[in-house]
Amino acid sequence: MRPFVFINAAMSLDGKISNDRREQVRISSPEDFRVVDRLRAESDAVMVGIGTVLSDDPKLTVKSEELRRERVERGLPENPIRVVVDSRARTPLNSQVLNQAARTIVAVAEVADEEKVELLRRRAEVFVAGKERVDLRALLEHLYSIGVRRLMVEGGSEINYSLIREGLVDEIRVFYSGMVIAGRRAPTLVSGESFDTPVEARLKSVEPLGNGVAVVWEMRTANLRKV
Ligand SMILES: NC(=O)C1=CN([C@@H]2O[C@H](COP(=O)(O)OP(=O)(O)OC[C@H]3O[C@@H](n4cnc5c(N)ncnc54)[C@H](O)[C@@H]3O)[C@@H](O)[C@H]2O)C=CC1
Ligand SMILES: Nc1nc(O)c(N)c(N[C@@H]2O[C@H](COP(=O)(O)O)[C@@H](O)[C@H]2O)n1
Repeated sequence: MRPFVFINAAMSLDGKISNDRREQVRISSPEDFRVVDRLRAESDAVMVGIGTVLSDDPKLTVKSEELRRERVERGLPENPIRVVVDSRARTPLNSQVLNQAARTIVAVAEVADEEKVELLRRRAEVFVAGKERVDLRALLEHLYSIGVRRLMVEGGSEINYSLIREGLVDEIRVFYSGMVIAGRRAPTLVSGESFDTPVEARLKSVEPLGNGVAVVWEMRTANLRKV
């Protein structure tokens, strides 16, 4: 079994989630950031790819004190578990995801350097799955086995691609922001190679929000929850 998996992302009106230097761009409106914070608070775990850690050095914590308090009142830790998909154990040891604010799992593949893995083990839990690349199905099964029922994926474009390709995404929530980023090499929501047949999604909701619009899509693979 695996958790309910949803991707959340903010995209410019020209379809970019970052610029061509892959820098962290503030695309969400303040209104959207508040929704994103609530979505984190309602999730058991938040997952990103190593590309996002290297570009953004995110904290992946709940920002609102009130939401953190509500989690504690429900018997949960203040922050959801942080999960980094990092085949070669490239997570820098001074990354903010390795701080003490939340439980962190770094998922690596068998190719990862053993010494670096040992250093990561001193700061986080390490889960090994897959030879060259992290086996995402195995990772999701592991997360389910430790109690994760709702997993929020916060990018980036490569991890989004792999999850969709494997049919492991139930919903995608995108905030389309009133801005143009441009850039031939700027990442879009999903990278990788084009699918032979496009993966279809069903429109679930549309909501104007600040300077943009939030859209929730239900993926056609949503009924394939068992792995
Ligand atoms: N606007 C938004 O909502 C968001 C934007 N971003 C942006 O996205 C960019 C980072 O995205 P990417 O470079 O695509 O990196 P990514 O965060 O998707 O990480 C990809 C890396 O994960 C590793 N990996 C391990 N196993 C894998 C597997 N099975 N499938 C795929 N990858 C696997 C690989 O090393 C791969 O290079 C940054 O510019 C960041 O700012 C990231 C998150 C949200
Ligand atoms: N929802 C959303 N809107 C944006 O404009 C963004 N740039 C992102 N980026 C994601 O949020 C992470 C940062 O988290 P912290 O504030 O450090 O907790 C970043 O790494 C992306 O995953 N998201």
